[in-house]
Amino acid sequence: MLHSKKVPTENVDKGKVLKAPSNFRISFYANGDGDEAILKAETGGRRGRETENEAEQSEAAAATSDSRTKRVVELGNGSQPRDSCYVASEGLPQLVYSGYQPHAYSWDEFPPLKDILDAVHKALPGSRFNSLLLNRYKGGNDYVGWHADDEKLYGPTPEIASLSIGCEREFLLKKKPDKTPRGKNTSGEQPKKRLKMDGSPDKHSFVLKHGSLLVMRGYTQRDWLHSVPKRVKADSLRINLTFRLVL
Ligand SMILES: O=C(O)CCC(=O)C(=O)O
Ligand SMILES: [Fe+2]
Repeated sequence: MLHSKKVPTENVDKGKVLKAPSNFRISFYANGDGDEAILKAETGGRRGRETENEAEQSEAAAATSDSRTKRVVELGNGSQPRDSCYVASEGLPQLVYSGYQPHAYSWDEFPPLKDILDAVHKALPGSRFNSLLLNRYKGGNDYVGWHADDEKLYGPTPEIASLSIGCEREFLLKKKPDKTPRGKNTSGEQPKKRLKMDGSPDKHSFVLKHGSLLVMRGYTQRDWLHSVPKRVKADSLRINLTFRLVL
């Protein structure tokens, strides 16, 4: 199934919904001018017999006293029209995309992200991921331009699982023009005009709702581009987690 030779559109599987784990809370917010963010990943659920009140008190105490639950993250997002953060297993080749070389944070620094990774592995039997790119879209002006996640370190037919949390956004796919040189990454470019969804098999649109898990497989990255365009009406925060396997 992982190396299916089906046509790419059939490899884009939007049907699976992964329930957002009730005991996780991820806060990901910018400081000041937006070139820095605090990624706070903590278990927010009640532990054992803790009452709600005790849980609130211990959460508040943890938030102020436990530095392990709060990390200041240099986003290094330059001119990227969204904030991002990269988490990867030790010893993997360094990711470079669209001219960025993000710092690789360790899974051990964010235990709830490891738990989400486990849940994604369970939801997709046979899958294996060892890295994660988080994107934060503060509102409808944040976007990701047309690109393919076709970096060599993912191999020719990467499986990418994309979990969406928060504000729903439209996710577009369009077939690469035949002349596009294979391997070219165009991330960061804003689509010039709205993609006309005219029923063509070369264009697809998915609404990624809170808790949805979209999976791209096969030759999707080689043959297709995807984007999350600006949307005026998307007025609240969205966090997207894309799980990938660096070979
Ligand atoms: O936010 C999304 O749904 C897509 C993100 C994406 O394409 C990426 O991180 O490569
Ligand atoms: Fe992507």
